[in-house]
Amino acid sequence: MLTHFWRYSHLFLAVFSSIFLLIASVTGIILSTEPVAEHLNSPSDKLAADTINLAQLVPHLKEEYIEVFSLSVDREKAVRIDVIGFEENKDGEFYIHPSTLEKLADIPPKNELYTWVTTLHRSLFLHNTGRILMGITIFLLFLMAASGIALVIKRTNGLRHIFTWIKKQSNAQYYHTLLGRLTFIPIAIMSLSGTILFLNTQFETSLNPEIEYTALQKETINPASFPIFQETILSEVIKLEFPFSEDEEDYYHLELLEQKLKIHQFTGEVVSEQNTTWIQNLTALSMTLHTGKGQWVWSIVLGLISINLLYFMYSGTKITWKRLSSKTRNKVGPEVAEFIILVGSENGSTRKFANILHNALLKSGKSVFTTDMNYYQVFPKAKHLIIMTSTYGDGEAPFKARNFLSKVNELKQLNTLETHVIGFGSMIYPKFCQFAIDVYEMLNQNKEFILKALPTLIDGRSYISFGLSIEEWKKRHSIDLELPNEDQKRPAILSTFKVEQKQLVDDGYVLTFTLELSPQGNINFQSGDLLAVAPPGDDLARYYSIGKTEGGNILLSIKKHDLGECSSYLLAQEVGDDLSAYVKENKSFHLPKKGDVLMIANGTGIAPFLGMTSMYSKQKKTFFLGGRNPLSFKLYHKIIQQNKSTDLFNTLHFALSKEKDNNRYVQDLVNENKEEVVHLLQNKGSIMICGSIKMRDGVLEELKNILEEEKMEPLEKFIEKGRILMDCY
Ligand SMILES: Cc1cc2nc3c(=O)[nH]c(=O)nc-3n(C[C@H](O)[C@H](O)[C@H](O)COP(=O)(O)O)c2cc1C
Repeated sequence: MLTHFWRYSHLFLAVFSSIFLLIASVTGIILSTEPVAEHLNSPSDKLAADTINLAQLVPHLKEEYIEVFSLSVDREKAVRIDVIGFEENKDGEFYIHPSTLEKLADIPPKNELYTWVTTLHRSLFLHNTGRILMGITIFLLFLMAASGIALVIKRTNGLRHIFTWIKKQSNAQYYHTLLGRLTFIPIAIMSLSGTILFLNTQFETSLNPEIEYTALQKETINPASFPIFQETILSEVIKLEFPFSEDEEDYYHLELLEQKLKIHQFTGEVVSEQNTTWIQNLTALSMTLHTGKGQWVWSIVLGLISINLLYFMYSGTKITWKRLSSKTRNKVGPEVAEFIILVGSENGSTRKFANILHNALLKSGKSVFTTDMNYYQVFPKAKHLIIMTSTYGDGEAPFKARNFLSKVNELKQLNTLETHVIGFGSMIYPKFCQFAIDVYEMLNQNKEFILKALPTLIDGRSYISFGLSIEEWKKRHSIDLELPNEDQKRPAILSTFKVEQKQLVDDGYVLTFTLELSPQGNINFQSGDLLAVAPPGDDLARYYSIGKTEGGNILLSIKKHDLGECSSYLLAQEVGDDLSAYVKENKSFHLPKKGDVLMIANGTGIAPFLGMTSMYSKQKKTFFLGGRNPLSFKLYHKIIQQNKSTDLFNTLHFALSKEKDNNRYVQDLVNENKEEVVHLLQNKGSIMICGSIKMRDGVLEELKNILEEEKMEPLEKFIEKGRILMDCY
């Protein structure tokens, strides 16, 4: 509920203030350059401001000029005077060196652009109405920052974890959160100081009373001996106005940072004093914090924050669009639908998968109803229930699925439901797809639900895994259904590949075969990319990891599945045949350019590695290969031997799982070569894993134990940093 509150407050505030915030940000960027320009234009020789006092300067000035009207020290600590001089070029207002009184520079005229932009920034040229609008906007910016940070705290499970790493789901989501955390404090300072400045324009601030002192001294003394002048160093002064005439009633008016004083021009006595109020001090501080005037480094920070605000507007719009565009349009209600899809999604990606299934079921004429898991209810006509849910926090339910388990206990369905659970999560979290597992376990104990298969757990939103899970589900229940190609929005352009070589081997357990395909045309790819193939008449593409041969061909290694339409289709290809398919870049499984690499594969997972062996020849590559028996490697024998003799496989280890005397799995190789693995990970090396999910889980378990034993960074960190790369199926 709380997450909901913060999310919608954040969104509402953003929408409400968007136009004004856009103007404020763009003008803010321009205005942030003003203090920098002032700093650059200000005379550089102004160091004496901190060491010289008024007693040293005032008599000196009086001697040097015919008439002195005022002396002021600007935010850059440069000293200006307004005088009538003996020479023409020493007349009027200009900068001086405080110790030599030498003229340093003329005062540049005020830049019209800055004046114009300042008015737009402050009041939109609408006087007080504009000031109120911009004032509200800046306060809303503070509320947005606060609600945004509350959302992050909620999602990271508390303030203590606020800086924990967040997984990159999409660029917009990732950078919105990352920059939000980094810039919260400067945004809060900028927005609160802006709000204070606005309030100051709306309410008259009363001044502290002026305290008058009775003059005691009658004797005339030289300004050089005035105690107040001796005590006041230049950098504390804002302005000193000189007496206009020799009339005793004409005083020096001295404006300091926190005081205004009137000083008797002959005796040097302070005749009245007015202290600034705390409101005035706060306003002055807010002025510096909001404008960066006199603090050019801070003004650069303010400029960057304003640029950042533009990015927040862009990324926030993108996130909201993604969330809204993934809403499902139901054609029938829950009371009549035969298929029910229940979704547990926080950021919309799981819902997208649910929509794909929803639309595919609709297309094949089924009555389907999709809703959030929290809206679980009695579905009187339902026969099939599919639950698709992500996991959040530390293995918990996404917000819109939190009430599901309790509702299942409260409600009783009229029919038993054939149920399948699909979990979406990320392997970098210790509790991978935990909520989907919890749902599965609970429903499995409830007689209202029939669960014929274990839940499918999908890592990194893999469409391939989703497609395979739905394939199996539809076969189990004989449902007629076609999922669209993954790239529905951007239809893939199919390329032609000629079959150059084909080899097959049956190791007594499975039939495996390799195909070498030559691209007919200019196609860019590298080992680790994927070749998408769909059998004729089938929209669902299956992906195969590519090995790139030295001759630039594609090497595929495929296991023949008993009911696999695509593997049967590929097996039917003969040398000389043309095959239509397309290459999909798979950056997350490209060979790292730096550091040594340990490649771990079982079965057909060897294909991409065979292509990688000849890349970056200075890199040490170690290879752990798992198969059932020696026949499992027969297909690759030639390539392995070739590479072995040229030293490309620096080290090659085999594990045979069906050997009578010495049966081992690849994960056993990891354990046996523990020292090498540790050395690799400690020395910027990477591990690449390709093959079955079961093998991957075994290897990861082994690696996790080793890292714990060695007190190294946790496994998740290595995966997060891209030092452990996986392509498993
Ligand atoms: C803060 C946070 C916590 C997460 N915790 C887990 C977790 O414990 N287990 C898991 O498998 N995935 C976890 N994930 C990954 C999400 O479940 C995964 O990215 C999923 O695809 C998001 O789906 P959605 O966009 O539908 O919400 C977490 C993601 C985030 C941002």
